[in-house]
Formats: sequence, structure tokens, C-alpha cells
Amino acid sequence: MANPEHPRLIIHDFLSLDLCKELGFIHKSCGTVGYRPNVFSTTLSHLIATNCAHLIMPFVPIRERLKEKVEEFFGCVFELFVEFTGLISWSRGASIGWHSDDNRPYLKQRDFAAVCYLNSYGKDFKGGLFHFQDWEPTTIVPVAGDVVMYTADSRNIHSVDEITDGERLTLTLWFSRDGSHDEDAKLISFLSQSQLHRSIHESHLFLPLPASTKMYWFPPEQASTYESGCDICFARIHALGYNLCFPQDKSCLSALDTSNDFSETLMEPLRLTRGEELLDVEFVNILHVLQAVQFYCWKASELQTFEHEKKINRLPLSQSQREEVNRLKCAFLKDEQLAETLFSCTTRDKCEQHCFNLAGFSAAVAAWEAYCNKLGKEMLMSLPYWKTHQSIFCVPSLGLEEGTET
Ligand SMILES: O=C(O)CCC(=O)C(=O)O
Ligand SMILES: [Fe+2]
Repeated sequence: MANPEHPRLIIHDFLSLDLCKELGFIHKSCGTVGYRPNVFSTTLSHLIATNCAHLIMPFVPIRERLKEKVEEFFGCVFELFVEFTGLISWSRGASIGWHSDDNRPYLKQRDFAAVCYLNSYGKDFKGGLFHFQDWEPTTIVPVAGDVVMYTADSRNIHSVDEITDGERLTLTLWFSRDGSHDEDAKLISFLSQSQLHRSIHESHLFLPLPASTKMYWFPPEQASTYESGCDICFARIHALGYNLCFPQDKSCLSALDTSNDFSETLMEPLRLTRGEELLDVEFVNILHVLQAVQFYCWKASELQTFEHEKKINRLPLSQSQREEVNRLKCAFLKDEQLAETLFSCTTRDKCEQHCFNLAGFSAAVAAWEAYCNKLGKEMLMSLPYWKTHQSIFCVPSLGLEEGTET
């Protein structure tokens, strides 16, 4: 039963560690610059907009379980709508002072919040403790898998300490009693539009399509000049020990030299380099590269047994490729120190972040494709049911709830 003066609930191990890692993969390969300084976010509508609608599938059972739990605990069965779902990460320097989550006129529809911690204090980041102003518990130490639920009103004034190292990651949902703020209805309409020309019977490649380059440029206020800061996708790739260059037959160097609008070059085919070597595989754009390297990071230890036919070779970098790598770095990583501050964690073992073997990486590229195709199929099969019910849910006949936690 909720304490009527401060209705809140903390549940440990609500999400499995693998689910936390999967959502981490989605955020680190699809996120954009967020709404506050040093904050990055991935919304479901952004996933749809970047041709990654299939990546909303892992959220579906979690949203359902969270909504049920909130309804049950706060005593409002079958009353709530999900108003917002998003992955939110905070890097060094981010914090938030005392506030309630409905504290703006445009946020009044928010009745309840659920914050799921996807990584852990002390291991993945420092700082970032959550505090309630009144009543117990006064402090919550974020641990991967735990969730805190509370009413969005002034009975639950809270704050988050400044992050001092690493990247703190959460899945945050807000719930409303007001059906006109139902996120599902908007998402389904957007999804229907975006999937109009797709059919379940065709096999598809679910390749990401970057949004406006401004959404990936940090810090955002300097987006128009591109004179400082970095592209966050580029920075994340770099933080994992990789660099980029163009495919052989392509010379975009002139664009880098002369045009201010060089940012578009990351929307074009790219290849990966590591140290003095080129990995001989072509990606359609920077988001494609980022998904592959983040997937490898997520799954590295499980890929030994994955059977596939994608054998990637490595070649020594030529002098001109080396120059190209450096020029791309100069263009998209104007402030290398800043990128390091945002996306690497000094408490973390660097070897863990940087380990690489070619067979594992080749398997990851193939396994990523299989993963996307599986989710894509499930999404396309679910969509007609979602449209009919105007609600996003696990369609039982598809067995989608198999992978969920209990
Ligand atoms: O991430 C958290 O622990 C809480 C974040 C928060 O208070 C908010 O986004 O309003
Ligand atoms: Fe909050």
C-alpha cells in the first residue's frame, strides 16, 4: 500500500541485466543530444523516425509490466496511459535540483513516474544519486535492474546529484490518467505511416537512417557553427577505439575541405578502421557503423558460437587513408577531450571497453542483422493488432512475451 503522503515504491531486480544491456545498446546506437546540458535521449518516436521502428519491440513487454505495477500499487487499475517512454543518459556535469515531475504547465498531465536504472552507481558512473526531499527513502543508489515509481506531484519532490564520471542510464516512463496524452496513439499513427510500404512477406534490411545532423552535434547550442564540440555518434565510435574512413572509390575529402555542410558526409557509406588497419566491410552510414560496434560491445562474449558466413578481412591502412581518418576526426571530433568526458568512464576497465577480435566482430555484424530482422518481423506482425486496439502491447499469439522477465 502506498503511503498517502509520499506515495512511492522501489522494486529491486525488476529488469534482468541482459534487458538493461539491450536497452543500453539501443540508446548508445540511436540516442540524440537531449533536452538539458550533458543529457542524451532516445524516444520511441525517434526510433520510428530513423527507420529503427523494430527497436521499439524490447520496450513493449517492459512498458506493459511497468504500467500494471504502477496501476496496482497506486490503486488505479485500467486507468492509466503511457504518456512518455524514453531512454535517458546523463554524462559528467548533468544534474537536476529539487523538483516534481509535473512542475510545468505543459507537464500537468503527468500523474506517475517510473525510472528504471539500467546501469549502476560506482561501477558505470559516479555521482548521480537520487534523493527524495521528504520521508524515506531519502536516497536511492541506482543499481541496474531496479526501478523507482512515484507520483509526479509535489508529494514527491526529488533531485539527482551531479554526475562526476561515466554515463548514467535510465529508462524513464511517465503515466497519465488523461487519454488525450496517450503516447501509444501517436506512435501507432506514426508507425503506420512509416511502415506503409513494408509487408511481412518480404525480407527487409532494417538499416538505420540518421535524423538531422543537428540532433547529433554536441554541444547543441553550437550546432550551427560546427566550430567546436563533436558528433556524438562519431564520438561514441571513437571512444570504443575505432575510426572512420570512406569507401575506396569515394573522395569526400574535398567536401571536408571546402564546404561548411560537411556534416552530411556521415550520412554516406563509411568504413571502419582500428589502429593501423582497415576493416573491409562497408556500412551505409554512421548509424549503421554505430549499431554494429555497439552490438559487438553488447554481445561480444556470446558470439563465439554464432554461425554465419560474413567473413570480414582487415587490410593495412594506406597513407592516404590514414590522412582521411585524421581529417574526419578533425571535422567531427573537434574537442576530443569533451568526447572522452562524455562517453568514457575512468572507473571502468579500459581493456573491457576496447577488446576486439576480428572473428567476433564479423559474427557481430551478422548477428546484428539477424537480430534486427527478427524484431522487424515481430513489429510488422504486431502492428495490425496495435492499430485495431489503438494500444501497443505484446500480442500473445506471436509469443512475444517469451523473452520477458518474470
Ligand atoms: O533519473 C532519475 O533518477 C530521475 C530523473 C528525474 O528526476 C527526471 O527526469 O525528472
Ligand atoms: Fe524528476
